[in-house]
Amino acid sequence: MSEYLHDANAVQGARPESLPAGTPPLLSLSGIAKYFPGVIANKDVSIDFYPGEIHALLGENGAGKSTLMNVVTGLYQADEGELILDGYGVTFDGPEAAIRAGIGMVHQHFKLVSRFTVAENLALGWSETRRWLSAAALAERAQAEAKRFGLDIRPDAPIDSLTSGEQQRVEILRVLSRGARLLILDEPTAVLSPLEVGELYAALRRFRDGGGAVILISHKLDEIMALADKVTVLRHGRVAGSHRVDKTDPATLVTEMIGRPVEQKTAYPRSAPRGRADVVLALEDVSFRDSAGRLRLHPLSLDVRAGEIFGIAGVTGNGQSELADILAGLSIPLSGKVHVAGTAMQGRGPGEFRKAGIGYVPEDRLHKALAPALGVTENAVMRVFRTHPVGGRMAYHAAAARDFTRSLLDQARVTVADPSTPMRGLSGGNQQRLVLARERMISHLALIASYPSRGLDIGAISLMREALAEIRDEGRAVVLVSEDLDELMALSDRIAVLCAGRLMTIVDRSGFDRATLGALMSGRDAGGGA
Ligand SMILES: Nc1ncnc2c1ncn2[C@@H]1O[C@H](COP(=O)(O)OP(=O)(O)OP(=O)(O)O)[C@@H](O)[C@H]1O
Repeated sequence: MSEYLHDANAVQGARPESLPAGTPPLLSLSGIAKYFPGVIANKDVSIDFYPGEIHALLGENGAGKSTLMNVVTGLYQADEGELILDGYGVTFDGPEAAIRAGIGMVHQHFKLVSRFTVAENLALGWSETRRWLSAAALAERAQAEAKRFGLDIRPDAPIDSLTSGEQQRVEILRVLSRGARLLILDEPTAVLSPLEVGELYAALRRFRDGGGAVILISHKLDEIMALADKVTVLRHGRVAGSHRVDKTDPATLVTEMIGRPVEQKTAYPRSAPRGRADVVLALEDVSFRDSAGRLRLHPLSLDVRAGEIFGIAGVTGNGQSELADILAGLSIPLSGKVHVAGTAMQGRGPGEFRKAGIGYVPEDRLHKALAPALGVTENAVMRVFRTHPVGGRMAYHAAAARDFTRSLLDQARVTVADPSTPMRGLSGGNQQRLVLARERMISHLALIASYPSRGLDIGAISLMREALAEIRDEGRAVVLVSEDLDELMALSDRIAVLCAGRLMTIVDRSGFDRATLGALMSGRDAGGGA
């Protein structure tokens, strides 16, 4: 165990070196506790957040990071402890009170109105916006705010025409222009292209250097090491350690977070030679248009074979999710044919795809794979409730459903005190773990997994990757959609690259090359041409 663990209390409460002596914390949490029925989400949490500092929060799925931020942003009231802002004890009776006090949060799911323009969305946050302001005046004000914070935006563009990175910039700008001094970001780089990641880092550093405080929730150790000044690790709801980033290292943080080191594999060799390679999924000239009439997929053909991991690479929002929805029967193509194990699937819905043995972990798990208001049990059995032993013969067997749920929770390594708890009471990462375990169970032919690492802690990512390799070794297929080239190259047998809804190429493992794949993802060929 590292010396830094013993050092934790010494760093806790220490001032960052760049601040003038005597600078008080902007926000101090003192002995915060938050309980849910049967769950200690936070206990004895004391952390100081200073101006001019990026402070990362790290912890396993369910460690209590989101709950703590919900307390800080006034969504929950702490059951014990105190929030001290600028030296004074405060209570926030709701998120508006926290915003008025200068605390703003950028969520993973942006809270923007998709049909409104950027300027209109920004204006929604300005309390003094007058009703009669013209579009031109709103755009002018938006541009002025963008300039003030050094964030590049297009005031007249509707939100739904923007990339995830552009939407995030609008969200950050909205929070900053409402006067935030403490900016909280929840896994902000999960949906960004490498270029956008660089721009976000620059914006956050600028905000910090101007005296702002940032809390960064992230599972990515590289990101924390590159961007943060301090890091606090939460474990089972409590502070396990707090460090200056330049005085710690990733291995120490992982051990502190999980209680043991986690091996980061860069390759997943087959346990046995590849057997028969029947085509399990085939697309023939498939295209797709969204509800707003935009062509999201240009006609493309591909096949996925048994015993392979077929990677799909691309910057988020280039047609991958649409393609995955089609492969799982959730969306109907505009043109072309879909075959599952040689059977044409025209006119068949997701239930038929499931019966054929296709499991699906969609990008938006909470809304496409789960019923958030229903219990954990209902969600666990959702895909098997008509099959023995849970269902069948027009009956639902509650005891069998409970047993099934228990075994699924064990496999997913999720602890739930009461399985009748609504699904939305599970942490984001634990929801993801449950969907993965459930879909794996029904994937007799193939599992389609969209961004399966998103939201998972480092230990869960390693288990998830092992699980995908096992599915492949058992002779089933995996379609792995990811923007992480390291993940794709470590696991895939072939990689297809999508850019602007076009299939750029399909490369075999022997031809994997980071630079070439990266160039194709951004619409250039290997030689740099457009
Ligand atoms: N509304 C709620 N009702 C019941 N339990 C809850 C609720 N919100 C959170 N919890 C529980 O509190 C614990 C902490 O969850 P939290 O979402 O804060 O974890 P997290 O660290 O943000 O995890 P992740 O990395 O998966 O997002 C978990 O056991 C979770 O199930």
